[in-house]
Amino acid sequence: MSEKPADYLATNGFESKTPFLIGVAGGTASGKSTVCQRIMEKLGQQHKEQTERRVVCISQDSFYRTLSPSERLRAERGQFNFDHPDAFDDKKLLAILKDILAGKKVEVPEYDYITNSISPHRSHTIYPADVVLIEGILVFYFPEVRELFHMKLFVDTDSDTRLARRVPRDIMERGRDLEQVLNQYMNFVKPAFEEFCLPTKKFADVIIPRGADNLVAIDLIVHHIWDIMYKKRPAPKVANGTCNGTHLEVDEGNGRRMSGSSEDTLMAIDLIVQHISDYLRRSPVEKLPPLGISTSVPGSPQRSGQSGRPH
Ligand SMILES: Nc1ncnc2c1ncn2[C@@H]1O[C@H](COP(=O)(O)OP(=O)(O)O)[C@@H](O)[C@H]1O
Ligand SMILES: O=c1ccn([C@@H]2O[C@H](COP(=O)(O)O)[C@@H](O)[C@H]2O)c(=O)[nH]1
Repeated sequence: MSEKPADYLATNGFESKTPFLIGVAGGTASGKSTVCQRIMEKLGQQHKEQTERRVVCISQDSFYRTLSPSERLRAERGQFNFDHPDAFDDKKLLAILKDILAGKKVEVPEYDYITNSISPHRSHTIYPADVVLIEGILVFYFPEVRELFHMKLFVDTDSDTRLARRVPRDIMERGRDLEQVLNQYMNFVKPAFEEFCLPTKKFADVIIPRGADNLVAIDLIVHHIWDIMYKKRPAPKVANGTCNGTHLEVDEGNGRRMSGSSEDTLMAIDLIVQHISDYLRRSPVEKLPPLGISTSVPGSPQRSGQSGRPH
């Protein structure tokens, strides 16, 4: 494994030398990590060495703050609110994101859900990359953090589905028992979702119903990232409102719905236009069926093999 060359940022495709930062919010077990995994897979990044990755993913859970001894006791009894903004060290998250945007290599701690704390000896080195995904329940809650994102996605999965996923996950992967999971859900997770997470949906540029099942949405996003990585498009500006005010709700079943408008860059419209023009640019032989829908295009041959673009 070799370190990236010192001039990496000068050659990684950005005139601005700034990684494209994507925030991925949504309720617990909505599929945020799974959506990020799918994006990484489709871009062929999942099995690359950390030093070679052009797209990386970070979890907001790595930025839970250190608990006091009494809070730690409450956490062990399932009586600590990990879904409240106060549970996070947002200043640390902000500082790390600023370092990432400045092209620095950063260390991101690993969170241990069994001990309810940051692992003292385990962290991940995040090397400069073209695209950085940050996923977490409250990534859009803190204004200074929110303003750093070039693109904001909200994974919108209904609460029954989320609870049905959270229960087995917390029991099998996070060392909880059923009673503890349900108590924590009713006392903290559900009310905090409604008070702090759900209201941040309005900040999203793209809302993804049903998470990773929504192949159209994932493909739209992957194509956008692909263009950023390979067409050397400079990252759009943030913190000036260019990405705000436009919402796209991508729904495979019912077509695409949009609401809101912006005088500036229309992130959602840009995604769709880009996808359509990509589609139209291909020769008839290369033309693929519409994203995520595996039917043939009338009058053109069946899809055969890879076109070199992500599918
Ligand atoms: N589309 C899906 N269909 C079935 N199970 C899913 C789907 N998306 C996620 N899961 C499962 O639900 C659980 C929570 O998903 P995850 O992506 O970790 O959610 P989050 O990151 O939002 O907490 C995991 O066990 C995951 O395997
Ligand atoms: O020590 C902890 C830390 C967090 N949680 C719960 O995790 C979720 C956030 O993670 P997701 O992967 O987005 O579900 C949050 O709802 C916390 O309740 C925990 O139980 N214990």
